[in-house]
Order: sequence, then structure tokens, then C-alpha cells
Amino acid sequence: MPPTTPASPQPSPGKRAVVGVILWQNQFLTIRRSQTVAAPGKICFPGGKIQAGESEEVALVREIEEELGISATVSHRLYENVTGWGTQVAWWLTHIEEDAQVQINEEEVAQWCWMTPHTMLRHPDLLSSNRDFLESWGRSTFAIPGIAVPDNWDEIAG
Ligand SMILES: Nc1nc2c([nH]c(=O)n2[C@H]2C[C@H](O)[C@@H](COP(=O)(O)OP(=O)(O)OP(=O)(O)O)O2)c(=O)[nH]1
Repeated sequence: MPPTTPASPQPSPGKRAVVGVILWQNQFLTIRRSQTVAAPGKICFPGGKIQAGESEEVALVREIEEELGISATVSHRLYENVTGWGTQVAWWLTHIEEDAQVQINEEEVAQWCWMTPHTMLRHPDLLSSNRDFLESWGRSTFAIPGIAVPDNWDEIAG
């Protein structure tokens, strides 16, 4: 008999993505996905699929430029997970200039805003794999330089 423990999601070949965790005053730069892309209307971080031959960092700089019209500096790999639909996602701490002027590409992004981890976690439209990211951070599976897990995280997450 095979073991009965639930299997962790396994990545599907060729399905790799990278996302940027951009911080300002204890808030994350979040986007609402447009109605014409996969997962329409969902709240998540900027990012996208890694193209053949690209490194995670190069793909992320390209995606942030495409979606938000700004140049980004990729800093620190924070986490990796596999979504329920088999995409392997790498999560990178990313910096932008203080005075960066965001110009969204409306084909991909409906809106952007700064959101506290609390607001993001409780958002009804949050992309499900981002819940895993935030909950893992809240359990201190990894740290995000520049922001501490709030003391009342368990109350928030519960
Ligand atoms: N952009 C983004 N994608 C995420 C996040 N979390 C997460 O699991 N993903 C997943 C969703 C998708 O499976 C994959 C990225 O897909 P995407 O649709 O944004 O990529 P893309 O812009 O390159 O898409 P396309 O040009 O091929 O249509 O990563 C996140 O915070 N931001």
C-alpha cells in the first residue's frame, strides 16, 4: 500500500515563476491582476513566468518593468513554494527607487497599492499561494529583512 500522508504539491515541468516582494513602511507593493490574464482580479505581488534561459533575477526585473514601468533591483531570495496548480514560485525581496513613478500596464494589472501583511492576508481576493507565503513568514519559516512579524500575528492569521 502507498503511504497515506497527503502529498505536497509537485512542480510541473517548465512551470516556473518569480515574484517581487517590495516593501515601503511595513507595507507590500501589491497588484490586482487584470481581467484578461490568468487568475483575473486576484491580489498578488508583481512578477510572472520565467522564460527559457532566463535567471530568476532577470525574469523578475523584466516582469516588474512590463507590469509597473519601473526598474527594480532584486536583492534576496526569501522563499520557494509550489502552487496548487503546479507552478514553482521563487519569492525575492526587491527594491525600487523611493521616487519611482509607477505606470501600470493595464493589459496585465488593474490596480496597484501598498498593503500591510494583515490587510493582504485577510483580502478576499488574495491569490491562494500568497496566503501560503504570508503564513509561512508569520510562522518564521523565513525572515523578510526590513519588516518584523507583528506580535499579534496569530490573532490576525487565525
Ligand atoms: N505575478 C504573480 N504570480 C504569482 C504570485 N503568486 C503566485 O503563485 N504566482 C503564480 C501565478 C502564476 O502561476 C505564475 C505567474 O503567472 P503570471 O500570469 O503572472 O505570469 P506572466 O505575466 O508571465 O503570464 P503570461 O505573460 O504568460 O500570461 O506565478 C504573485 O504574487 N504574483
